[in-house]
Amino acid sequence: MSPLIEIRQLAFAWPDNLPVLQIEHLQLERGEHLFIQGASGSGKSTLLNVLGGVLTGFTGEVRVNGLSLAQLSARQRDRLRADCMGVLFQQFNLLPYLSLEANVSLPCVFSRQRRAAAITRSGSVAAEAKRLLQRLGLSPQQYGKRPVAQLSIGQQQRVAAARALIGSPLLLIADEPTSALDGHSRDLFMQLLMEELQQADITLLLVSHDPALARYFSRTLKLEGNT
Ligand SMILES: Nc1ncnc2c1ncn2[C@@H]1O[C@H](COP(=O)(O)OP(=O)(O)OP(=O)(O)O)[C@@H](O)[C@H]1O
Repeated sequence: MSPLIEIRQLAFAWPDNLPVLQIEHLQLERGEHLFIQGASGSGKSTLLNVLGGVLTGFTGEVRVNGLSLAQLSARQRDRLRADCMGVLFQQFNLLPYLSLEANVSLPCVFSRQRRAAAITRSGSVAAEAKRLLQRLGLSPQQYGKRPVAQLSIGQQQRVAAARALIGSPLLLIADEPTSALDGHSRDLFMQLLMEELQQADITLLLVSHDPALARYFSRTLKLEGNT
């Protein structure tokens, strides 16, 4: 089986600039968790955007689940992202006019593969959305009728995490997912996230400035940028 992520001689530069990202070799197997650190501007978000298939124009080889990103069309990259990747960002991007459950279920609207995985796990997409919300500490009975805008930041973050995890994507890409949480909520959130990732064998790439998160990871990548 090919590694989930394989990078060789990767370099990315914005036009007329020095490379902001250079990685000679990086390999991650299915289920591995990588903590990505580095000063502001060192290329952390750039790396996530390259791996997410959002940013093209790099040199070198980047493979996700055996597929070479440079050889995929924009449409194929969109499909790979919808089927195989959950994303969790600092801004949660929840849709305020949808219920919690509908927000969590969204990836299953765009991916047949994730819809099938959710149904296999819980019998229906709605049941899997409820299971994940409950797992992350949100009871649909308690919060189900409340518009997402009325949830606390920590609660919104957990809805966003449930949405990223539904349909067991192969890869979770997380950019500063705990920056809005206090220390206690951060630790609770990380423990729940890690348990769910382990159960579904999901690979994690997580960027954060918070060194306290390092203890949840066995591997760390430190980016240096072009300094
Ligand atoms: N659209 C763009 N055009 C030109 N340069 C850019 C663009 N986006 C980012 N950069 C530059 O690329 C470099 C890397 O940016 P990136 O966002 O990857 O850093 P980062 O490590 O994620 O930073 P932070 O921790 O502050 O979020 C920075 O020097 C940034 O100014």
